[in-house]
Amino acid sequence: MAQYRYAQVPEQGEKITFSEGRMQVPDCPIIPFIEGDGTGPDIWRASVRVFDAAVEKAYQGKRSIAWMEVYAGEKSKNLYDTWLPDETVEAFKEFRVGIKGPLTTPVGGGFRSLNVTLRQVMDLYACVRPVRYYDGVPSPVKEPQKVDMVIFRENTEDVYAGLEWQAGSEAATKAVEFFRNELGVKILKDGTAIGLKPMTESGCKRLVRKAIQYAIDNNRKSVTLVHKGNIMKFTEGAFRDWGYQLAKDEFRDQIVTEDELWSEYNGKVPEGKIVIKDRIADSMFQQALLRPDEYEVLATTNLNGDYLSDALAAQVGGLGIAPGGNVSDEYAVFEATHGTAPKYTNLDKINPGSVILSGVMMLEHLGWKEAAQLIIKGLEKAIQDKVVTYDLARQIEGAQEVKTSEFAAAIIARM
Ligand SMILES: NC(=O)C1=CN([C@@H]2O[C@H](COP(=O)(O)OP(=O)(O)OC[C@H]3O[C@@H](n4cnc5c(N)ncnc54)[C@H](OP(=O)(O)O)[C@@H]3O)[C@@H](O)[C@H]2O)C=CC1
Ligand SMILES: O=C(O)CCC(=O)C(=O)O
Ligand SMILES: [Mg+2]
Repeated sequence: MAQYRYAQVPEQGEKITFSEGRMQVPDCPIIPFIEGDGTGPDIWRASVRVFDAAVEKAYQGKRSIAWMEVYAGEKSKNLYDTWLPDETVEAFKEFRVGIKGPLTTPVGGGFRSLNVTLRQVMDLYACVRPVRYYDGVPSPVKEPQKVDMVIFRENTEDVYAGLEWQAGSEAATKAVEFFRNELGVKILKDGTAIGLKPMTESGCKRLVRKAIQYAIDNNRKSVTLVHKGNIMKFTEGAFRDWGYQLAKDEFRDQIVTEDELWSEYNGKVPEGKIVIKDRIADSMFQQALLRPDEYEVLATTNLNGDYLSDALAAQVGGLGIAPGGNVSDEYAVFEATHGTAPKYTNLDKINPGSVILSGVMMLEHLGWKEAAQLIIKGLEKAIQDKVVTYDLARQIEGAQEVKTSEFAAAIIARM
């Protein structure tokens, strides 16, 4: 076991191991967690109670989770004088499955996103964000029950690579000169800020592979490649082309492309085949609003997936119930779609639903389906009883608005 400076490995509990491509989960796995900044502590306190109660109820003491706090963000800065210590990454790798609260990223300067950095250094290449409707949740659209999509967002490349140079800096000035002199790009003005959008064939293909495999494993009917390839031809356009190529090369018997559907099958999907289609990103946003039931799995580039995640979450009730997971073939760190919602810090007010549902995804990942089901049951019932946090209460007539901690208690009481 690695040596940790501030993180404490629980005495009870064992490591999740990995052999022959399969995860072996002990009855008391050690699971590292980051509490998060802003509303993170309020949310974590509520969420962990729900997870423990569900596991206890489902397995009557035969299974439990040994939680191990690891640090990032403000708490880590105070302890280690660094925002993301190596030992936090080490712990997520050593114990393989973890969960985290949101972390603050300054705008326009300061340190790089810790959330993005964690995904990159652990090579958690797929950000998986399921978006579905829970009965009784208020929604701005007429038929929110038609929304049932899973976003697979490429998580390590694109403009999130953090390759940017400030306008007027020596590096940006050199880059401008290079583009002008070596590549004949005449339109760049003096003082242009420069950002790079790196995307690779292997990076795009592994994301699309995961999305298609998910569709096959979960009986989903289509995978849509979302891109802005008409404008960014060799990055976003290549994402689309590599996606189709991978689908045909590796899943030929299981898929049909939308073009083939019309040219060979008169628009009728052959039995058991998954349709691979693509949509330009701006069009995808309107399709998601107007024809959501025609889309099931979305494979997206990094920035498009970030935008789509919040927009789709809004259609089914908002960021309070928008879960996610960052996954690779070996590791997984679950986290909500939302951020630190700083104005609600320490008010015990925010909706913990997204982290709770991210925990549901984690339990499912561990194979602990019974505990996951109990949490969903408790959450659905609390919402149907109109016992909800402020975000949902302000849209439900006759709702009983409860605090973060009380919402957790309401879920537990209804499991
Ligand atoms: N993975 C991560 O850790 C992420 C971190 N961030 C970081 O978080 C910080 C704040 O970002 P910001 O743009 O304000 O986005 P946030 O997602 O933190 O919050 C925006 C708004 O969304 C609503 N909201 C968010 N979370 C919840 C919740 N749990 N329950 C109910 N409503 C919620 C609130 O709306 P209302 O005002 O209507 O109540 C809130 O004001 C930034 O530093 C950003 O970089 C952002 C996204 C992801
Ligand atoms: O890292 C951040 O601060 C924001 C990231 C984000 O919005 C996301 O991953 O959805
Ligand atoms: Mg986001």
